[in-house]
Amino acid sequence: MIKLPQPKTNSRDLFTPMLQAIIHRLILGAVNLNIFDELDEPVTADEVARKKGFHGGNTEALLNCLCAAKMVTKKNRRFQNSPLAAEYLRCGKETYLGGFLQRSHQVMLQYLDDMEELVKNGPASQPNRKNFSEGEFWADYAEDMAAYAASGQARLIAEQVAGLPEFPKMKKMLDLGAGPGMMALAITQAHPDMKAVVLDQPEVVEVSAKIIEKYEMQDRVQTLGRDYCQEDIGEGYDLVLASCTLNFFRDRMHRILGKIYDSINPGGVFVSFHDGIRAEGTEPNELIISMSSMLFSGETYNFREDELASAMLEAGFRSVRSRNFDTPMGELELVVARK
Ligand SMILES: C[S@@+](CC[C@H](N)C(=O)[O-])C[C@H]1O[C@@H](n2cnc3c(N)ncnc32)[C@H](O)[C@@H]1O
Repeated sequence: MIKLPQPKTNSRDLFTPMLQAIIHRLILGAVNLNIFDELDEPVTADEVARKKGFHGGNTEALLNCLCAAKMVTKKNRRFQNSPLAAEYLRCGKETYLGGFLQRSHQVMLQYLDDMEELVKNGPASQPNRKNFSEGEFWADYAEDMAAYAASGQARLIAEQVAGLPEFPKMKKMLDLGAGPGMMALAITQAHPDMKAVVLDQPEVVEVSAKIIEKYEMQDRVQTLGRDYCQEDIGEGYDLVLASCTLNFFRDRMHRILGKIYDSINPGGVFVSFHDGIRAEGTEPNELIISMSSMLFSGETYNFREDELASAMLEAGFRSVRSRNFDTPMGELELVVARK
């Protein structure tokens, strides 16, 4: 008799990721079909299919799968959004993440179909690089970034900033590469009278201005349409915040940090939140996995551990502290530099 093998590890760990990939695809399909917009109240699959002009049997199949994935509930043949779907997948909600998921899918999975070729042969000699300085690209993205920030990120960042000992005495802040400006909004809302400048490219701040108006914060938050690599960024700030933006300009950090340093009042603070790769390129897990497609393409826009902190010290900041910080999409590095 030859004994059957006795595995020491659990093969379930190979199948769970496959199921997660399928769940992601089901959610994305339902977002693309605007299914969650039909499920505010309990409805049958037939009612959804009739209203949308879809195939009845397959609409029910999708809804059953979404129920198994805990995105919807089912009772007496009627389906309804789960609390998670009602909060984040219902179009029109401030926290609607459908658009953000669609874009993230596009960016994060874009080169994975060619992965084997890319590993064998390396990136294309002339990669089809996105120019991350393109104002139009970011302006188009701004509403989706605002929804992601509104779904938790802005509050998390504001809590970190409000915890700084200097916070109560701050009067004026700059949100550099602010996108929709949600971080500046959350931070000024956490302070009784701080004023904020939301700086981004001219096309982007057109969107930010509308968002600032929506939250009725025009008296304390103003926009500045500038290219921070080329143009003046203002002065007299007690706080400069850069969230997920400086990583696109690793090749010219010295100049940009010099400009930021000059714009800050003595005793002021510069805070950066960004992706920071560590552990020899293997951590943080979520970042490395979500960026894998970009890594194969040869496009990397991530700081290495302590890269920015060292550059800040070189730029003249007197003390620099960095730590890791958890967000819904994984860990970010938070660096606080004092002038
Ligand atoms: C990933 S988004 C981050 C937005 C926002 N800070 C956040 O955390 O949600 C990067 C932002 O940097 C802005 N940006 C990139 N290059 C810029 C430049 N040279 N001048 C001004 N803004 C720039 C982009 O327009 C975009 O809005």
